[in-house]
Amino acid sequence: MTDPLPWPAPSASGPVDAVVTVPGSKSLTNRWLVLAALAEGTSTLRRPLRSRDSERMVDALRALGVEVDDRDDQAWFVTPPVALHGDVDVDCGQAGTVMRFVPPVAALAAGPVRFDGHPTARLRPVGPVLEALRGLGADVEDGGRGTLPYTVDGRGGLRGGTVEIDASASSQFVSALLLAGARFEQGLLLRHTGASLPSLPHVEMTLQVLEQVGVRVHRPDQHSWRVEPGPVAAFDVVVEPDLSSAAPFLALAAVTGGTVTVRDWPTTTTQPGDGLRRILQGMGATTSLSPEGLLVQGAGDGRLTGVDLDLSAVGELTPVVAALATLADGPSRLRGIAHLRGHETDRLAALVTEIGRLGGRARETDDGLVVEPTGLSGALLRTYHDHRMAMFAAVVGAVVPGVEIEDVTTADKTFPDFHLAWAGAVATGRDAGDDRP
Ligand SMILES: O=C(O)C1=C[C@@H](OP(=O)(O)O)[C@@H](O)[C@H](O)C1
Ligand SMILES: C=C(OP(=O)(O)O)C(=O)O
Repeated sequence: MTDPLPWPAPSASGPVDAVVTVPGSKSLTNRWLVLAALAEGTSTLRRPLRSRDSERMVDALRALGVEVDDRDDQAWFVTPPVALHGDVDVDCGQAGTVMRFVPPVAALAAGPVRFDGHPTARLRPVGPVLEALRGLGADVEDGGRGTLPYTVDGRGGLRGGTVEIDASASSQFVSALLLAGARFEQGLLLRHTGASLPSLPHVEMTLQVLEQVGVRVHRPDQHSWRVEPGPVAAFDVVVEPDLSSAAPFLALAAVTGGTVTVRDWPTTTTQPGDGLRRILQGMGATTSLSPEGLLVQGAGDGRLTGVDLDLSAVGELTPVVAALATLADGPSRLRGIAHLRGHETDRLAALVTEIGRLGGRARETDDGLVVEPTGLSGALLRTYHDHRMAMFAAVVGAVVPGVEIEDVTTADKTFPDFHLAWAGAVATGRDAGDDRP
């Protein structure tokens, strides 16, 4: 198969004025799917995300015997089997949430569950989850690698109990065990022993969804969680829009000095994407939340101030924040994100390389990036099979003429047809009579 042609990033010749609807949250959709598979009875997910990551999760659960009726985009109905099936294969694709959240579920199935995924996914860390499952009584074979491929040899149930884990490489290790913990015979007492725990809002998200399905979780201290054994109640939920998928659109308002409204912004949420409001304000934009959604108004001429930010809680936003930093008129330091080296690609290395391709100045630090302002010019930007690198390139390309994006449809991991929605939003920033693509 030949590579698709690079996509000329649409450029805005003036301030945009767009109203955007973004798809459902990846993190919430995949958490709800896992909980529905463990629940008693049929659950309903309204406005779920249908994208590569959630399709991989649906396929994984179907392989385990879960019935997922996803014919209606507005409502999916999920019914667990009497007993989860083993002797099946699971393709994780590139989804961290599948490669980490499904093994604890597989430990409850009867028979081997074999996991593999995209070549890039084979580089991502999962070892601490697999080791923890062994400590809780599961039989797991990973050739000692701590990465895909691996097999969880389910015995129809798991003892559970107490286990320690170093989750400094990914908060998903903690979420994975907490999500299934109530279904372990003894429940779970989990303690994180690592020096840091990234993406804390995603752990809060896990605790919140568990509370909504009647699972009781206590926190003996900041880094310990006790999940009581018990049933998971079936549920009917509306999935929030994905606020991290909204990030490039809000950034578009900031870089063009225009306005963008993202519809249905939740008034309270555990999604880290909500943190972009504070970040954009720090860079000079204004934001306001109304019943219509979140509105971002960029400063005149799209001027952006450089920033010094600890992004450890909101690491997922880094590529979009790095795009803003690249376009800012002062230096920026992005800290607390060493774990991004284990995301879809090594995002710190990828961002430094791609900013360099634009003629920009960026360097890696131990735990992040330093970006300094300089003149930028168009270039063909690579995306490394990473949806958020495509979003980085799109934001820069909106104001730097001549940017082309390799494999822009890689954004489909979490945002189907991102490039079409993007082109529509950027087009609102064109002068009348401007016929550039
Ligand atoms: O639990 C989740 O849904 C996620 C947790 C975070 O993972 P890390 O803690 O590995 O960064 C985040 O970056 C990822 O996009 C989604
Ligand atoms: C790190 C990410 O994804 P995953 O859920 O695959 O870890 C991400 O979406 O930025």
